[in-house]
Amino acid sequence: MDDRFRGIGELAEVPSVAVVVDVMRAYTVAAWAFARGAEKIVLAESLDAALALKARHPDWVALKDGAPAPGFDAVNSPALLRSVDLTGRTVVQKTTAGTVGALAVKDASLVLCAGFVVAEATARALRERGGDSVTFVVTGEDGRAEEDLACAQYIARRAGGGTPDATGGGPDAENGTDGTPDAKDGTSHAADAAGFLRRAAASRAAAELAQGVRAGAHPDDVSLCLELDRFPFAMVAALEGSLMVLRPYGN
Ligand SMILES: O=C(O)[C@H](CS(=O)(=O)O)OP(=O)(O)O
Ligand SMILES: [Mg+2]
Repeated sequence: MDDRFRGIGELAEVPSVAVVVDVMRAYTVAAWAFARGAEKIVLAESLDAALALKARHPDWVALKDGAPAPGFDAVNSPALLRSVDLTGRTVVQKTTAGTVGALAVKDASLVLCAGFVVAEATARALRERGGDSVTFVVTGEDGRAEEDLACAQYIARRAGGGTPDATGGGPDAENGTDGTPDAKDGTSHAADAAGFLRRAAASRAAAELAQGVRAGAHPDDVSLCLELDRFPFAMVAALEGSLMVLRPYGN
């Protein structure tokens, strides 16, 4: 598999298959929303677009990152969402990076949205449907967010991908690997993931969330974002009319 690792601004063309990675916290939050019963998640283009959708669908749950704001029902915190009953609800999500990344590749033939909590399910979906070339969209920090890059490299490795290309997806020094997949050697998922999770735990996003400098967060957010394979499903985003809609896949 030819794996590419790109920031949102580095996407030169619409990829055929894209995995949009946002560990902290958009796609950890999305996975928790599905775990709490949400039917679907509409990925909003802007905060105003999210509010306009909420106005048309008052029973939809409007969610944003950063501090709470008028008109929004929730914030982009997995810890705060884990106690909310979302059975049958539609969530409208707008965040700084993750939702922007999915919308940037909305015309791809397959868009998976991922974090560590759905890593193996995402790798399985790639093995089933991925094709020869996969573009991993590293949504944070212009493609340099370590938590997102580590997660993308891990998923690529579990999907049996080849050596990451030179653009940001370099060899994983933590694990001393050249990116050559060894998923087939029976390595346990936890052992295989240890170095990648350590990189994410040491990331700037993890530090800022732990220090409480980011509004709309909870002390448990970082640990929840690092729960490898917490959920058995992947998440596929696709256009439904004019809306980019995320749904669980394959559980
Ligand atoms: O909600 C998040 O964690 C971030 C925004 S910030 O880093 O907290 O300001 O957005 P995301 O799009 O989930 O990376
Ligand atoms: Mg992020």
